[in-house]
Amino acid sequence: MALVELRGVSKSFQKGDETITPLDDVDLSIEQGEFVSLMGPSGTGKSTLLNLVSGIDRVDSGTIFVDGTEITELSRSKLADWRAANLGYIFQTHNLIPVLTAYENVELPTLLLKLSSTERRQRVELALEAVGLSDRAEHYPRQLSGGQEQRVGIARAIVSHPKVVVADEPTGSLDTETSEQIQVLLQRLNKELNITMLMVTHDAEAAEIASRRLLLQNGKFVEREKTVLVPEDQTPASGSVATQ
Ligand SMILES: Nc1ncnc2c1ncn2[C@@H]1O[C@H](COP(=O)(O)OP(=O)(O)OP(=O)(O)O)[C@@H](O)[C@H]1O
Repeated sequence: MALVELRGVSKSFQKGDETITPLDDVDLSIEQGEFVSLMGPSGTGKSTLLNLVSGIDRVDSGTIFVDGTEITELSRSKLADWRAANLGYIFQTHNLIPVLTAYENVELPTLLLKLSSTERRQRVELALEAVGLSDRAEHYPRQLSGGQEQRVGIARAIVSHPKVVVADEPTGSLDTETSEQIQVLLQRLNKELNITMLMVTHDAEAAEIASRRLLLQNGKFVEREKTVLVPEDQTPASGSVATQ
């Protein structure tokens, strides 16, 4: 079984008299160590998918397994425990707590785990080191740049050593240069720490860093080929991109 498996998952919402079904009987498998990016028009159900995989929301029908655990079977309280130990979430805006330092923000999810104070400290230090912010541990969010804040958000997502990290538009509110730095960081965490990632993005360039690219279209997942820019002197008259 893959690390993340969705089988026949459907999810609808009621909006007045209208029923919206962003996900209609979808299947998806993500292997351990994969970095999957997901694009798709607005309102197609990308965030809904992340919320279901992370157990924040419930499926209407179908099953979701993460590392062999059928999370769609878990009670609300078991799901909260499972999430704390197995799932990291990176938000578009980092959602850091302003009155806590970078260290304390990263430490927060570990307070839900049974760890000794030494283990907890080691995990927080390692997570901050992994995102290159050891020297900013005692800074408050307002003392950090946007990119540094997002790095703290990423450290917080990986500090519990989750089975899978989901990211909802992690570069969505950053300038181009900072966005590129965050893309490089996510790619490095995936390759070097073997963290399995599922990232939703509207940014075609960010989507390219993934090892597998999906498009959510009309309620179904479509695999996308890698798009590579062709140097101008090799560009055929008909276009500037090619697939491999
Ligand atoms: N809690 C909710 N109650 C009612 N409708 C909802 C709820 N959550 C999502 N929806 C609807 O479900 C559809 C899919 O929403 P979702 O946020 O998953 O789309 P998305 O692909 O992530 O969009 P975007 O790219 O704009 O973030 C939308 O029509 C949205 O309005």
